[in-house]
Amino acid sequence: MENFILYEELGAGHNSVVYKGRRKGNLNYVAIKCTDKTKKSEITNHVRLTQDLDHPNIANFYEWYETSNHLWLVVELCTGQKDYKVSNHAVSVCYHLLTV
Ligand SMILES: Nc1ncnc2c1ncn2[C@@H]1O[C@H](COP(=O)(O)OP(=O)(O)OP(=O)(O)O)[C@@H](O)[C@H]1O
Repeated sequence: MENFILYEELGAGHNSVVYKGRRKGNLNYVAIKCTDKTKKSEITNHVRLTQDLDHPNIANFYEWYETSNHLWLVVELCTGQKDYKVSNHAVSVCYHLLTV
């Protein structure tokens, strides 16, 4: 994660905090989701679902990192609350369909 600069917090979920961020040397902003490592299986499922998806309503997955206590997921920054909600809902629906 030393290659990234973290800016303000964008929001927090049940097990995570999401920051606006940027890779050093790159002008594009991303969203960086920091989750406790105990949630590794949920995060792994999220990555499996989204890493090959290319859909206008789903935030693109870029990469992920592991530090001693946390997992860091780098994804497309959604510019409005509405965009994020649509994206997150779409992933939840996919997850539900694949796990029933
Ligand atoms: N890609 C993104 N772009 C912009 N804002 C985001 C992005 N991802 C998350 N956020 C912001 O961070 C907040 C928390 O996101 P998170 O995905 O952790 O929420 P959650 O799905 O409700 O929580 P959890 O997955 O822990 O149950 C969101 O409500 C949103 O405001």
